[in-house]
Amino acid sequence: MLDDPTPVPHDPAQPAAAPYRWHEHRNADAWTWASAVAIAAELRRDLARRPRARLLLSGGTTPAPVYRALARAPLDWARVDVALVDERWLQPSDPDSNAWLVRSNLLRDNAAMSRFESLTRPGHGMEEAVAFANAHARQHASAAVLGMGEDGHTASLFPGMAALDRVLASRQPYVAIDAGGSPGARQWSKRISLTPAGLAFAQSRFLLIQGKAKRDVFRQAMADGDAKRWPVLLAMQGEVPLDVHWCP
Ligand SMILES: O=C(O)[C@H](O)[C@@H](O)[C@H](O)[C@H](O)COP(=O)(O)O
Repeated sequence: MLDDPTPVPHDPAQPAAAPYRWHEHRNADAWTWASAVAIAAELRRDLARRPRARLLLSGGTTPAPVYRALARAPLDWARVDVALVDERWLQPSDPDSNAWLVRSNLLRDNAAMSRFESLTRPGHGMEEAVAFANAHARQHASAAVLGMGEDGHTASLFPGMAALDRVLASRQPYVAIDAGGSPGARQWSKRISLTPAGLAFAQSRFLLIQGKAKRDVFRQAMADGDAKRWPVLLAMQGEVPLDVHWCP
């Protein structure tokens, strides 16, 4: 089950001293288990030296199998806080919310013992929700798990989004997002997202992507280098290299 991932970095497009490590897996099963093992290793490392570990998770359609595999990892989950990288402006009871995805796929098996912080809750308006998130966010996070859209967005940071400059310059870990007009946000234009400042609290970062189209987008982003056009590049700012797990 949770054996060694031994990921093989072999992306010919990767420059020396790259701000990311490319882990290529032969199929979705290998990708799932290797990603889960790598994330569990970060949690285990923190649990050995800190009273609690903290895990930040994304939504989307891609990461569910990884969350289900991770939920089976033999960790002291009672000492793990699970929070979200971003959330659509939906209540946790909505099946389209990222909270729902995390509850259904991670908060089960061994990980049922963890403590979950949702970004939205009944009776809280957007400002209150963001303030609440920021009150909890200024602390070390063991790992942040990110996804990427084919438009190059990550978290809820969309290319061409109205207030992108303000969001990128924010010193707050979380901000309210209005992504109206960004097709990648689909019908959920109101969101809450981690900012680059918030991501800086994460000691490790994982980007979980599948398929040739996303690999090409990632390469295009790296070649272009404009983080406003390709917000996924924001995951590579600072000292921490981004671990990219990819499979066809
Ligand atoms: O709530 C969200 O929409 C996300 O957290 C978002 O950043 C997601 O990770 C990407 O959109 C990739 O989504 P897919 O895995 O569905 O391609």
